[in-house]
Amino acid sequence: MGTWRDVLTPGESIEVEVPASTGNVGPGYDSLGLALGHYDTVEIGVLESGLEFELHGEGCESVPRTEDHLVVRCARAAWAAAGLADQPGLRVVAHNRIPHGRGMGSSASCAVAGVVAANALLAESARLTDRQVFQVCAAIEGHPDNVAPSLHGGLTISWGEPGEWESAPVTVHDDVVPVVAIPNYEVSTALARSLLPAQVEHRAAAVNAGRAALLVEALTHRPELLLPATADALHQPFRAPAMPPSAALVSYLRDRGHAALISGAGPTVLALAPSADAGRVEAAITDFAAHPDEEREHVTWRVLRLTVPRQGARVVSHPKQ
Ligand SMILES: Nc1ncnc2c1ncn2[C@@H]1O[C@H](COP(=O)(O)OP(=O)(O)O)[C@@H](O)[C@H]1O
Ligand SMILES: N[C@@H](CCOP(=O)(O)O)C(=O)O
Repeated sequence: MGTWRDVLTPGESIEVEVPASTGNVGPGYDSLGLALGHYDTVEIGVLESGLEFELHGEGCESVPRTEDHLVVRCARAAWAAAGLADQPGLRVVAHNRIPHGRGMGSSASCAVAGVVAANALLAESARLTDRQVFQVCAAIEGHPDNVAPSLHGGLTISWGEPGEWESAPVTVHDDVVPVVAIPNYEVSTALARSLLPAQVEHRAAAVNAGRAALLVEALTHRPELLLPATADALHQPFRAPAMPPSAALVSYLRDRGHAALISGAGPTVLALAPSADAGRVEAAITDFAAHPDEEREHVTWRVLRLTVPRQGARVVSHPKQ
């Protein structure tokens, strides 16, 4: 390949919209993922040199405005995978709605935004395939369960290993409503992953294998099975000490018959409800929040009733000069 000017045009920009996601979905650690109808939009423009940022919304005060910005790193990773040794400058305009460090896949959505937009800016002959896009995004994230639904929408079942990830998208039953309770504290995914033991008991593995299989049936055909199908013994119990208020809310909701779980690596709590029950889930969260114990007297919850979008990342504006 020659220089970046052969495949990119200074002044061109493109905007993408990417849904949030919930990883694991209870028993499907690092495998199952569900798209959530809550979106970031990111526009990337090609500059002759340098970096420009216009950042709005969640995290915009704390993310770096340097080459370390996740969108910049991901765009560069996509262009490197496409064979560009030298690279242009970048302008990033982001409207972030997905909260950071809460288990709603903000880093995966950001990776998908950067890779999809950077790829769409390339001349057609240089573009990565969909499979390559997935590999680049999953390599940045380290696990595939969030990037797969952010790319494809719906429920995704992912497997494989670094560089060879696979993912099967599955259509979710229309009557599954995700209700999230987002607390006002963060837990980084890196910290939550460090809490997991190297080995687990055979019984825990057996519980999760059975429930993960059941969960696919519950999410696609029989939502009435969501409560038993979302049980988990592989990650939530080990991470609970990092998020006691969230663990308490999961138990509170499950004791009342709602299919609640820790979203991704937490600390957001996700309940998957039939539409007729969504109001009861919201009322139960309000009731829980109204009676805090000492441990959670400073914790507040933002409650959102979302959808499971069938579409993942999409280009919302085409290259413009
Ligand atoms: N839109 C974004 N722009 C820049 N950086 C982001 C964005 N979204 C996420 N990040 C980075 O990812 C981190 C959160 O990732 P992580 O700990 O995996 O939590 P989450 O569960 O939200 O994905 C943020 O602290 C930030 O460094
Ligand atoms: N499988 C991952 C999911 C992390 O999701 P996030 O939204 O918290 O980044 C894990 O459980 O570590």
